[in-house]
Amino acid sequence: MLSVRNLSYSYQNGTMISFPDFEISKNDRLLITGNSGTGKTTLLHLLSGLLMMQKGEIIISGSNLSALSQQKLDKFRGRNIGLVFQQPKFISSINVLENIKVAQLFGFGKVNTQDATSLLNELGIGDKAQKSTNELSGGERQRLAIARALAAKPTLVLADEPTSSLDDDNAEMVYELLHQEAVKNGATLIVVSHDQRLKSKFENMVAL
Ligand SMILES: Nc1ncnc2c1ncn2[C@@H]1O[C@H](COP(=O)(O)OP(=O)(O)OP(=O)(O)O)[C@@H](O)[C@H]1O
Repeated sequence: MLSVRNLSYSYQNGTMISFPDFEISKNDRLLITGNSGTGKTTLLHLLSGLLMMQKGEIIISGSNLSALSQQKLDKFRGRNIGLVFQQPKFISSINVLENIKVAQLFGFGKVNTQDATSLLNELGIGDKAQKSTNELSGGERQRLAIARALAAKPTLVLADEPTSSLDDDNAEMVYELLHQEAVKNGATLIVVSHDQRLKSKFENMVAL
């Protein structure tokens, strides 16, 4: 479903990072670990097309990312990839439910209120649907980030440090939700994290 070969990336200041080769099959889960500064976030941005790759090969569901223009990459990401960030940013001028609808619109060009509501319910924040995103706790924001990442039914979910800022109980719950929802939606899951608590949860690991 995803394979990475001979990948490296150079920032303009000359910092160059080389990544190990790896692959992941459909519906599998992979943890990418590494100390601070080893390139975890850079790799995630390359996999999601937020950074244009310069060298090597990234193939996702048969598409070679290096062959796509920035515009095509944006479209590809919207259709295929759900992103969960450590400190997710939402549109605070619209409510929780509308944030999910915006993600649906970006992903597949239309809104489905029933699906959006079900997703919030599954993630245990259905009662927050009409609230402003500013009124959510840290754990609730992470759950909304997962709901938003899944809103357009992506084939690949990429999560950047989704649990690092959470206490043990919330970290466990957020991870379980991420896993459960990925399985339920038939999505492949890649988590990038230095959070030691996650290591025992994954069979497949890549160390940077
Ligand atoms: N915009 C940038 N310009 C130049 N160098 C950068 C830039 N972003 C990151 N780097 C460098 O690239 C390397 C990898 O950074 P990256 O953020 O990918 O690491 P990380 O493993 O995610 O770190 P952390 O766990 O601390 O978030 C580091 O040496 C960093 O200083």
